[in-house]
Amino acid sequence: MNISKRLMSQVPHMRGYMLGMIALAMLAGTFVVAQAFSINQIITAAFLAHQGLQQVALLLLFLLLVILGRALLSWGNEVINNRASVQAKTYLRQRLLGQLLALGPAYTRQERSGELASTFVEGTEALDAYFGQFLPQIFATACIPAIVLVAVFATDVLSGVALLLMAPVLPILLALIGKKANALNKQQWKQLSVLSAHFLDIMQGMVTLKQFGGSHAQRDTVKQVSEQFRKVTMKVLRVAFLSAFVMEMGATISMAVIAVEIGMRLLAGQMSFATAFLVLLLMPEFYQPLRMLGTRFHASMESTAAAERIFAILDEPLPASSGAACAATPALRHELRFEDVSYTYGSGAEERPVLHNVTFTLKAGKKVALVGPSGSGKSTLAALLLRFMEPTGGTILADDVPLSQMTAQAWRELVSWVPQRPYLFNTTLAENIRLGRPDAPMDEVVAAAKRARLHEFVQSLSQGYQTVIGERGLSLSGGQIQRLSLARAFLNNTPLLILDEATANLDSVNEKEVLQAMEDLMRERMTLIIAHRLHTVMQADQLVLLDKGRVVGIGTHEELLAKAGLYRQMVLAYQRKEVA
Ligand SMILES: Nc1ncnc2c1ncn2[C@@H]1O[C@H](COP(=O)(O)OP(=O)(O)OP(=O)(O)O)[C@@H](O)[C@H]1O
Repeated sequence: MNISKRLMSQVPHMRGYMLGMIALAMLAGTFVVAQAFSINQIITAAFLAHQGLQQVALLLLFLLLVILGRALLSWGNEVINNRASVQAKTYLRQRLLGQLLALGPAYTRQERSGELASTFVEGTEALDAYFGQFLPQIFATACIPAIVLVAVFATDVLSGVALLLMAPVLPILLALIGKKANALNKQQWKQLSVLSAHFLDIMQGMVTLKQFGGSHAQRDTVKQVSEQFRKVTMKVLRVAFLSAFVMEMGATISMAVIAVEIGMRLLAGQMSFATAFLVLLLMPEFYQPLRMLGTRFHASMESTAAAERIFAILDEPLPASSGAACAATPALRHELRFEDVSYTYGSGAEERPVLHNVTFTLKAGKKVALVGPSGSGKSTLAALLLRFMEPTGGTILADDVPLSQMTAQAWRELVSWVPQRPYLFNTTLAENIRLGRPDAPMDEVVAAAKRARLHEFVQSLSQGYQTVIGERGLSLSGGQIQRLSLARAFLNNTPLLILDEATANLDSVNEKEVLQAMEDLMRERMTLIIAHRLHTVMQADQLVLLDKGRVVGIGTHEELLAKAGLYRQMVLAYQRKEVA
């Protein structure tokens, strides 16, 4: 569907706003004609009929009322246009956020966050020009010239015919320039997104850039991207100025042609002054909305380019996990089974199989650790378990029910995930712990923090649990972040726990505390440990050894040491690294 049609048809209540815009445009047309008629009457009465102020007083009062009416209409227009615009922006922003959340990390990881952020913030903001300016102008252009034309026909048929013949000139010129402008605006929008994405990359990778002295190269890249953006912006402006020039010329020439025709007939005595004057008064009002449409059309081009990107995201198919076929109520009391689970990233030429027929079982109260060399597919398996994506082959079953039969959201209520790098939000410590259970009472938050060995630290802060974490607030150490993440898991209290190498990069004091808290958390739960290092997994009940996406061994640490060469090599390499 065409972008403009989608914008108009998909935003709720837009029909009401559009009807309002049409009603105001019709009223505006009527007022324009009334104003021209009263000015004409006043001028002919005062200058041709030599009437005094008293005789034209009523006409002057009428003119004043019409001018007041036009001012009121313009205020009404502003109100409706702004409301329509705010409604559209809010609605599309909410839908975009909902869609991105539904698509999940599997989608957002493939996209550049800066580009998504600029679509979300600037892209939706750019719709202002469409809903607040272009859309009402379309209605004004459809209604006002039509009403003026009727008035001109009623006054003088010949001038009406001339106006009618000249009328299509401006829309045709606009359509001709519009195509070029559209392509350029798309380019401009793309460049702006690339610029935002680069900037965010630099902000996020600041430490790495400084460390490796790469900031100069990045500065040059941003300079290049900015230069490309400048060039395309200049092109857009050139087309917009050219368009304004052509439209002005078109309008002026059209008006001049009709004015000459009127002048000739006036000289030849075929037309009265009053009629000629009225037509001349009405003519600019006929062209004004058309000229305005040209200007607003260019302003709205950025909106349609941004809308195209917004709709492309909204059209992304959602993972099957949100479908209506997912009616089963998730439960996990006995076991979680991976049956021949396979996963392939990408499709077609980009296809990348990373998991092949993975089969193993996780029993209640047991700890299973996934081990394997880097890139063997451990994190992919965890992502499947978290339902960020669905297996391309095989099934994951919870108590014999395939996960695909339950919604991802309902399933995730049974899972706590302690990731490698937990994300903290720019809010209070309490809110950060409450992430999984926003309604949890404070005493449960405190109990969870105590079990995660975080409470003492929180108490040492002057504002305790109300301390704001984030940009200008408190910053936490790696160990404290890990413990906060464990506190979230304690509070969630789910039957399944996924630990993604929670002790990476910690000093020994912090690591000991984190390990103790983790031990507590794992007790009486089903735990899947994604082990990128080895000493955290030796106590696991069972180890699943992955190599290039295949299970190549299952057993305890001792059993795998005895029978799996790959595992032995990994342990030796790990021990050598620890000693060094
Ligand atoms: N979004 C993606 N698109 C394409 N390939 C991917 C994607 N994510 C991971 N891969 C590839 O899948 C394979 C398995 O990656 P995965 O992150 O699951 O391994 P891992 O065992 O967790 O590794 P590590 O221990 O180093 O974190 C790797 O070859 C990786 O390059």
